Amino acid sequence: MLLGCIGDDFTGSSDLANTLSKQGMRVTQFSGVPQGAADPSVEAGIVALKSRSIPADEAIAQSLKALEWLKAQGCTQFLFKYCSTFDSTPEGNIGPVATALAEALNAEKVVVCPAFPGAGRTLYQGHLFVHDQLLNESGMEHHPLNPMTDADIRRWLARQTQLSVGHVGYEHVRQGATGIAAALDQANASGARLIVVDAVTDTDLIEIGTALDGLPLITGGSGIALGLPENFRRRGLLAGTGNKWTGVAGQSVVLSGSCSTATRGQVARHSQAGLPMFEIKADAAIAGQLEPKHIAQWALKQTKRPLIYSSADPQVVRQVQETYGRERAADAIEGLFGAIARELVAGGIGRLIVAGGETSGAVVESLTIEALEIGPEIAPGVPALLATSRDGDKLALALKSGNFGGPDFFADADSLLSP
Ligand SMILES: Nc1ncnc2c1ncn2[C@@H]1O[C@H](COP(=O)(O)OP(=O)(O)OP(=O)(O)O)[C@@H](O)[C@H]1O
Ligand SMILES: O=C(O)[C@@H](O)C(=O)CO
Repeated sequence: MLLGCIGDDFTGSSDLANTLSKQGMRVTQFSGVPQGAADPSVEAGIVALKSRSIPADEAIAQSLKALEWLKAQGCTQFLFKYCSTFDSTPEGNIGPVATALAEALNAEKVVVCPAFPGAGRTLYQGHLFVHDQLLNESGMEHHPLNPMTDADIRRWLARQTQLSVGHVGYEHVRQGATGIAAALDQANASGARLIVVDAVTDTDLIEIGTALDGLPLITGGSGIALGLPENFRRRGLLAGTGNKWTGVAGQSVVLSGSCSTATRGQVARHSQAGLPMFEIKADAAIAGQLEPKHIAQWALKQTKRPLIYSSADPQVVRQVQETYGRERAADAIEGLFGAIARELVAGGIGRLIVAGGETSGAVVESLTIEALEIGPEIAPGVPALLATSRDGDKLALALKSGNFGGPDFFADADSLLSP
């Protein structure tokens, strides 16, 4: 294993897996820190954690454990993947985890770059944009778990870490790899250890990737990985075989716990198409009135792709959170989705499409999936995934980040996951 990655959620990890796989690396995504050693053919290993929205000290402990395992697999470079919308609160967890990893690796110049131009996330003058809107005006200011109320990533990060935060502006990035490397040195010479780097296009990210050759720690969205495989390829370290893929037959089900704008559009499209849908009401889930077995049985009886969803408008989510507390609501709904997924898999489904990072984490953990093979891209940032149980049963999955995918994502995913 060459490149060791730590993802702070499951959909984000598969987003990164997609980028690395498209750039020709053999990639495996692991659910949590594996017990044993990885298959020696894996070139980039991604340990997917569910550490985005847990207390910072727990996120640090899990990330350091993942780092130790990745080191033991032989990795020489490490990447901490977080969301391209920099999902975090003033307490963390991006700053605390990046700080702990930097200390553990004695990393002096640590790039911080959430940019993902393919999904409309660009970083300019230290400010993060979602398409043509500043992050804090993009809808992310209403996020149920981490409302993003400041687009200045330097300022937001500085609230989360003791390390000094620097910046490499676009005037250096546009000079290419050599200019970027010199600007990183300069920022570090002025005392900065976490260095926010502007990036507007994929070409910028490839140049940044070239400049990062040999640095122990990199942090960012999946875009920051675009230029990294080439550094290994140049040294003749990649086998060049990529990943293989076959879809899975049988029934498919969609689970959506995401309340993001894109997901709500996909839920609306599913409804317009007249496909079967079952709404999980937060109140009923929190009161323990919903029986996972019954909901799964309803889905298993459907002949067309059913959707089970708790996705709701921001004002509905706000009301639920004010009544019950954010964590209580999230735990109840995520727990329910996990339990439904177990019943569905026991019922023999072949394909499972999950919307939402936290929801996907809850589902994959509940299914005790250890490793996921990476298949072709369904939409920018979302690959097809394949899990194989100890008995050889296959489940094809799509784990979709809240704001990813076009309105027809559920249909697109289902057809790509099919044989
Ligand atoms: N109706 C609801 N009321 C309150 N909370 C909800 C409701 N539906 C879902 N949730 C919770 O909101 C959170 C949504 O987070 P999740 O990460 O799954 O989606 P997302 O934020 O859209 O996706 P991503 O993190 O990939 O951007 C989950 O913890 C989920 O349980
Ligand atoms: O970077 C992104 O936007 C996604 O991979 C993600 O992490 C959203 O949860």
